[in-house]
Amino acid sequence: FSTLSSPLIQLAHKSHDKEYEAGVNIFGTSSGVAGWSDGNFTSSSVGVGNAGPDEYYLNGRGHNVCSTRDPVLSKSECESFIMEAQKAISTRKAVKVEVDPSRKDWEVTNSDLGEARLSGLPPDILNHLRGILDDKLYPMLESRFAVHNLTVYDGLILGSIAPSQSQPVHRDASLLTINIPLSDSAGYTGGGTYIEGFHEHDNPVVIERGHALCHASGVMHAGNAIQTGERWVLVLFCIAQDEPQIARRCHAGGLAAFHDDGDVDRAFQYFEAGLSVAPSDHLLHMGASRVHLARGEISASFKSLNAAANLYPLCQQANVALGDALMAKKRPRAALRRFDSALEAIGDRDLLDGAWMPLKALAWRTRVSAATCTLLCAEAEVEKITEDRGWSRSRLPEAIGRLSTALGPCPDNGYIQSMRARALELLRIAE
Ligand SMILES: O=C(O)CCC(=O)C(=O)O
Ligand SMILES: [Fe+2]
Repeated sequence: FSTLSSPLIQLAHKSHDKEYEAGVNIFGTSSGVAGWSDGNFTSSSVGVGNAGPDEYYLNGRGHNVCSTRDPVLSKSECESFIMEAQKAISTRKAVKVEVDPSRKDWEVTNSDLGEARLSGLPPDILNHLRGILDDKLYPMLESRFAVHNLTVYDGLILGSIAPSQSQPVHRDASLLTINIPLSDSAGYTGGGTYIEGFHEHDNPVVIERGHALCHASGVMHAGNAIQTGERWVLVLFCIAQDEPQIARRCHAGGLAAFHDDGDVDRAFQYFEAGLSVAPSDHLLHMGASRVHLARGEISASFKSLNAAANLYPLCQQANVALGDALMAKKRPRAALRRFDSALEAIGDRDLLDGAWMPLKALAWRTRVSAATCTLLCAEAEVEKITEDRGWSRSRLPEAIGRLSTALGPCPDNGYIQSMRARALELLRIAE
């Protein structure tokens, strides 16, 4: 490691050791008990290579997202966790304690009932949870991911009341995550957990009360909004003694330096340190691209975005950002290639019933941006009196189609309508 990055890596090791020790004190540690087999789970994959920088540690299984066929918590256990969380939240509100600062990047909405950190719950509840971890949950993770010496470093009980907003797509600050809905699914509509990469349905995974969903914390995911009712969920963040998660910690350090301290250079050191151990982590490349952009290093920023786009094809944000940057540099043809490839990867999945809202939003604006590029190129072609207008003839119909699709959810949008009218006119001229 470079001399620049090694102190940050040492820092990450220290945080890991501290967290592991604290976790073991409260939540115990896994002891290699058996008891689970494949038949106890249904599982799906986000695709090898899409489960974050610690996937390599999970023995070729990190890409799997598993849910139990039977409950791991009884109805009354679920109810008592909700009650304890409500008590903790109301006490905290009474004494005006700040919301957990490590979660400040979450969009906390007015509709949120709040969240209770497990480590703050009364000892008898923690003891009960520790028993459940020993009997069921640690063995479950060991059996699914073939890892050992696990502990919960902390967890949350989250409550939301309709109408709530979806969380941003994120990774958790841990190695493995267990997610257990505490509310009966009949008590809300919407909800569930969106898992990026479940292309076959793209809808959030909704499991029954008391069942457990477990996944590598590096899988990109988000709690989904509810439209009616109330939803409580228990989330357990687990780490392993001998996996310090340097890349994940460096990424968090970089974001904190960038956003909280405005210290661009320190942020870059963190991202570089992370990349020195996880060169193919798309989020670290995204982080580096933001630093480059902030420093005005445009071509370095392009390079990082390009790396991110290639390394993580499940999300088209990097591709779209590249397109935007190329448009800003007045290179509409190059930008169009980016938007084309993003739209090809999205493949109209955003138009399916119940599609994830952020995907709909990204696809919508990508279609409009792509059409804008096509129009710019076609206008340029029209101005050149002598030139053949083959490009316009071949590309304008697609742009018109994209604008028509974009008009779907907002048929009265005058801006899109006028673009579409101009595209039709340019096509007539080209023919
Ligand atoms: O609400 C859910 O199902 C997911 C919650 C989650 O991902 C989190 O709180 O980190
Ligand atoms: Fe999460």
